[in-house]
Formats: sequence, C-alpha cells, structure tokens
Amino acid sequence: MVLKIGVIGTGAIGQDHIHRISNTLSGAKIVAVTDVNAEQAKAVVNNENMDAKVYENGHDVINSEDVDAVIVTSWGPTHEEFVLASIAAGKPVFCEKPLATTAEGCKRIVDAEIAHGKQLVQVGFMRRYDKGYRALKHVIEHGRIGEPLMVHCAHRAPSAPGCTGDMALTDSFPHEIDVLRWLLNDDYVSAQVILPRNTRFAAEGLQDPHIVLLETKQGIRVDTEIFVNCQYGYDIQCQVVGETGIASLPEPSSVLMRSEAKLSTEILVDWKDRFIDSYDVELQEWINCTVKGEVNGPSAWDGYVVAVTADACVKAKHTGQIVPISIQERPSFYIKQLVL
Ligand SMILES: NC(=O)c1ccc[n+]([C@@H]2O[C@H](COP(=O)([O-])OP(=O)(O)OC[C@H]3O[C@@H](n4cnc5c(N)ncnc54)[C@H](O)[C@@H]3O)[C@@H](O)[C@H]2O)c1
Ligand SMILES: O[C@H]1[C@H](O)[C@@H](O)[C@H](O)[C@@H](O)[C@H]1O
Repeated sequence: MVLKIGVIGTGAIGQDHIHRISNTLSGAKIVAVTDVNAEQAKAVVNNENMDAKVYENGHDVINSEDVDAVIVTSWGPTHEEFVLASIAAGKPVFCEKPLATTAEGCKRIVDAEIAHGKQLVQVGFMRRYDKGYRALKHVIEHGRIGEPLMVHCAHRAPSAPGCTGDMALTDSFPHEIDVLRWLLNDDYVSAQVILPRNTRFAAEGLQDPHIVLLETKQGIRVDTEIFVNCQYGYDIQCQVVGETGIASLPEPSSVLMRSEAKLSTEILVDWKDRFIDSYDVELQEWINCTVKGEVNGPSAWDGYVVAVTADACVKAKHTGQIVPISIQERPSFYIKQLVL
C-alpha cells in the first residue's frame, strides 16, 4: 500500500519533508498540500513535479477522501487546531514540534487522542533517530560509563531571524528536553534559567544566550547553553558524565584537513544539514508504522511533557526562581511508547 499524505504548511521544513518523501523515502506519496501562502504551495507542487492537489486550507486537506495521513509543518501556533482536526477525522498525523504552543494545548490533544481510543499522533522530535544520539544511548544503557550523574549540552545556531520573545526556550530547547529524557529514561523535577551577558548580535529586546539547569527525578543535573546568535555555526553538543566515564555525542563526520599550517574540520551552519539523516529515518519509520496502523515514535504524551518543561523554563527565566516541574504518571494508553 502506498500511503497518501496531505501536507499543511509548505515552508522550510514542509518543503524538505515533501522532497524527501517524493525522492528519498519509499511507501508514500504526497497527494495534497496547502499553505496560507497559496502561491508558494503551488510553486512547491510544480518544483517537485508532483501529482498533488493544492487545497484552500488545512481542514480541507485533513478531510479529503484522498488523504490517508497528515503532516503538519505550519507555524507552531496552528498545530493544535490541525492535530485535533486530524484526530477528529481518525487520521494519523505527524506534527512538527511544538505539538502545541502551551502545555494546556498539548493536554487537549492527549485527552482527545485517549478519547478516540487509538494512538494517531507523532511529534517531530527527530534527534531520537540520530545515529549519534542512538549510539550515546546504547553506551549509557550498557553501563559503559556507570550511572549518569551530569549532562552538559549546548544548542548553538549562527543566527535566528525568526526567534522572538522566549522562543529560544519554547522552540529551540524542546529538542534537548525531549532527547535527554529519552536518553536518560527519566523526567524532570525542576528548572532554573541563568541569563549571561547578552550578545550584541541578538535582536533588540531578545535575551541570548540562556543557560538552563534541569534536575531529573533520579537527581541527574543537566546544564544547557542555548545560544542562537553564536555566529560561527550550528553546533549541537551533549556530554554525559557517568560514575566511571564520560560519553559525548559524536561530531558530524567531516574531512579532516591539514592545510596552510592548520589542522581543521568543518562545522555545519544549517539545522537542515545537521540532522538530515535523522529526518529521513524518522519519516521512513513513521510511514512504515502508519501503514501498519501503529505509532511508535515520540507521542502526544511526549509533546505534552516537553511543553510542561518548557513552560517551567519560561517561568524560571522571568522569576529568577528554581521552578518545580510536576508531571503526572504517563497514562497507560502511552506506556508502550517507552520502547523508543
Ligand atoms: N524538527 C525540526 O528540526 C524543525 C526544523 C524546522 C522547523 N520545525 C518546526 O516546523 C514548523 C515550521 O517551521 P518552518 O521553519 O518550516 O517555518 P516556515 O515559516 O518556513 O514555514 C511554515 C509555513 O506554514 C505556513 N502556514 C502558517 N500558518 C498556516 C496555516 N494556518 N495553514 C497552512 N499553512 C500555514 C506558512 O505560510 C509557511 O509557509 C515550526 O513549528 C517549527 O518549529 C522543526
Ligand atoms: O525550528 C528550528 C529547528 O527545530 C532547529 O532544529 C532548532 O535548532 C532551531 O532552534 C529551531 O528554531
């Protein structure tokens, strides 16, 4: 069976996902697209030479009889509406992060999915599919560094034109929030945010960088530097300190150069390149599972927990306090999600 997919939002990542589904992956094809910028949606269909219909809005895509499954890649504040509509239509939906922009919004999605009685929602936390993070998890789970005690992370981007307000915490940091709880098989109990001296490259009124300190249920301490105007590259770091050793996320492979009296490797500058393989694996697994009527990637529950944690970080930033994070037990409906 070829999975017929409708895509809502044909911007940067929407175009990327359309391209990989049409050219790199197997078992699916794009049959419907929409964007509030209809001209852009039409241009994408033409450029990709796809046999796909351009719909007026997301609801028409979701409710189209031609569409088996939905991909939501529109702006974050629109996600909740489209995910809820997909659940109401009984259609599997892959939603780019954030699942919704508030924890309450994510909870509404969790409640709707449980009421529907079958899992339909997957959230686009692609780092779980990254070879490097998977290798790091393997090392930890096989006791190669003893019990993890501390994790030191950095999330750096050269510049962040669309990053306003608290988006460094609610749009960028969610990748770490998700992948670290998956890596450590743990959840968070508190958040604290420290505001270093601001870079002159940050837009007017924008704080950059941030340091976020999280504590997990097991007492593991996580510090993350989020620096989205660092100028030099897109650089993701993760170092886990255990009782008997230290394990670090591998650097992306790059030619080691000896030239002009220097030993050097390149640093990537674009998020699209840094996790390109992970997006491919993530969406191929989503297609394969969807065809079988299953969801085994990051769930709506994971999207909710990330939003609760991000909300606590925002509160911690604005109050200067250590903010407790209280996450209910994972509902039994989502228990099998612990596997991935
Ligand atoms: N997983 C990742 O690494 C990753 C990377 C990039 C973006 N994202 C997420 O994907 C989403 C999109 O990001 P982007 O960088 O592609 O942004 P973008 O602005 O390039 O594209 C978003 C598109 O959605 C369209 N849109 C907005 N509201 C719409 C609506 N109601 N109906 C239909 N179309 C609508 C916009 O016109 C735009 O073309 C964001 O939530 C972002 O956080 C995730
Ligand atoms: O939407 C993007 C994307 O998710 C990147 O992976 C992240 O590093 C950026 O900060 C974010 O704005």
